[in-house]
Parts: sequence; structure tokens; C-alpha cells
Amino acid sequence: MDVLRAPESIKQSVPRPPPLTLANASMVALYTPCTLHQSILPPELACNLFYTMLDEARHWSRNKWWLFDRLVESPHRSAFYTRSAHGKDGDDEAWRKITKAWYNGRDMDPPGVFPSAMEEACKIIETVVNAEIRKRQRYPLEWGGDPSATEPGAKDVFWRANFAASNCYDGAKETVGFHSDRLTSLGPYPTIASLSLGTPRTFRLREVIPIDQIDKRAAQTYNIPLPHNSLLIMHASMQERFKHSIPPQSALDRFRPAFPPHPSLPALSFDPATCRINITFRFYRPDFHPDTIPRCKCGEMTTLRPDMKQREFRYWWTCTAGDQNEGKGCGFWKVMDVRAEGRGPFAVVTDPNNS
Ligand SMILES: O=C(O)CCC(=O)C(=O)O
Ligand SMILES: [Fe+2]
Repeated sequence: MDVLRAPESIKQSVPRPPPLTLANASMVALYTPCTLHQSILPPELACNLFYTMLDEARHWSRNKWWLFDRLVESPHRSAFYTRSAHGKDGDDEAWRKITKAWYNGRDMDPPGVFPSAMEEACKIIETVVNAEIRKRQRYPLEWGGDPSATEPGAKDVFWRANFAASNCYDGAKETVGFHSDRLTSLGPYPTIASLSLGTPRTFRLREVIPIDQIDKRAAQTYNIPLPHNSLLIMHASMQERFKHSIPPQSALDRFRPAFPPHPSLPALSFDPATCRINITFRFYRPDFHPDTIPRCKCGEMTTLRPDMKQREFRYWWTCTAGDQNEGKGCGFWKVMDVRAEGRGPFAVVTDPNNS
């Protein structure tokens, strides 16, 4: 993820409005490029998955990276999972590289595969996500589907989850700061399906105002309460336009699971009443295979970032090797050129003479 860096010199002159709470699905859809599904999984599956991930979380770690001249540690635990049937979605070596990029350039053990409850949940979520995408406007650089897919119904599959990042927030003070998700393996205009389990937390988002509008309007902050078993789908353009976070809270609602843990599970290391598990189901795009990602002068994979301030549908490949190298990167950047780099197919075909 890209953590919000030091503010740039351009000052916001328009006063910032107070935060707005988006308490239901219609408000979320009205103000943001997200959809909220309040109760997504059968209740027993949601509970089983919660316990499974709480059990897994005892092995999760806190991500670490250099921020300027300081080594910082993530204020929550996380882990990375790939779907068992890699099939056409890459081999172990590709996944090792994707995992390394996810952990800010640290070499990690190979990721785990989806536990069975997560696989079951993923199938349900994929159907809901594809139904939502079918109703929406598509953006030019969104993934256009697998041209070699021949199985029945393949044309209706806009999105599939082939990996997931999972987070555990143990108590009200564990958080994630404002960021947008890195696009290196997801490509432009990704869809990310975010499942919440356990104690409710507030998901906060704030639009990044483009430079040409900075004197006219101020960024609005939105708070979306995410209860147990809710699914927030971050649709195309969310990562390009908004930053998101899970802020600290002064108090938590205690979560009372409707079903007890399966007797085969060992005693949990975290208190289910005050923990939140988040699973973000993601689609690593085959046209952003790690071997096609430009390398910087440090010899590392670069990171794909949107140009959030200019909004000219422009993306940069930038050096982030400094995340691991005591803050010292090579400063490399270049504009992504989808044609020269052979990316695609895209959801919307644009005129090559007109872009
Ligand atoms: O916990 C959440 O809902 C957000 C997690 C997140 O932003 C991320 O994993 O990138
Ligand atoms: Fe995120």
C-alpha cells in the first residue's frame, strides 16, 4: 500500500467540511465508487471464517518499511493468501515476486493458500462482485477479460479473486493509515472486495482533490461503519480518486458471535469480542505479470501509482526500493505506456490515435 506521504506545498484554501457518515448501502453508492452489502455470507460460514482467520492470525506479522529515515511498523497484523488453483494465474515464482512486492520488498515465506472457509466465501463474493460490475460504467484501462477463456459463461466474468490480503485489528487502537492500494499487480481501475468479520469498525475515505480543483472545493471525509459479515466492494476509480483508512476508536462494540468456535480449533490467541478480521479479495491481472514490471536502477520491481493530483488517467512506475533500503531509493520513475508495454485487453477499447 502507499502510505500518505508528507503534504505537498500546495495549500488547500477552501475549508474542509465535517465528516459525513454513510450509514446504509444507498448512501455509500451515492457518494463513493463503492457498494456496501450488509450481510453477505450465510451466518454460520461468516462465523467459521472469522474463527479460522483468528486462528491463522497468530502467525501473521506486522509489515515494516522505511519512511524517510525511520523504520516504521504497521499498526496491525496482516497476511497474504493465494487461491489454491493457480492454473493460468501464474506459478510459484510469480507469486513469490508478487508477495515480495506486497511486503514492501521483503523476502517472505511463500504465501498460504485460501483455507476452505475462505474458498467457500470467495465463490459467493465473486458472484456478487461480477453482478455489481455488470451494472456499472467501465473505465478504459479496466481488465477486459481473458481472451483465451472458452468455458461457458466466461464472457460474463469481469473479475475473479486469485489472491487475498487479510488484516487483523486487535482492539480499538489497531489501525491502518490513509493510503490507496498499490496497483503494481492489480493494474489500473481495480475492483477490490473487502469482507469484514468480528467487531464493527469505521472505514474512512477521503477524496484526493485534483490540482485544478483545489481552489474550488475541499476534500470530504466519509465514514462507513462496517459490521460483521459486511462486504464493501471498492469499484474501479476508488484507488485513483480516494485514500482510505481504518482510524483508531475510543471504544468498540463488543462482538458476540452467533455460533461457537468449532471444537477442533485450539484456544484463540485473540479475543473474538474485540477483534476485527478484514479480508480483501483481489485479482492479480495476467497482463501485469511480475516479469513485465519495469525494474528501477536498484534492480527491483517498480510500483505502479496513479497520478491522483492531475487525474489525466496517467500512471507512474516508481522506485520503492527505499522501503527496504534504509529509505534510499534511486528516484526512478517513468510514465506507464500501456501500448508499448503490451498491456491489455482492456474493458473499453480506445482509439489509438486519440489518446
Ligand atoms: O481493514 C480494512 O477494511 C482495510 C484494509 C486495507 O485498506 C488494505 O488491506 O489495503
Ligand atoms: Fe487498502
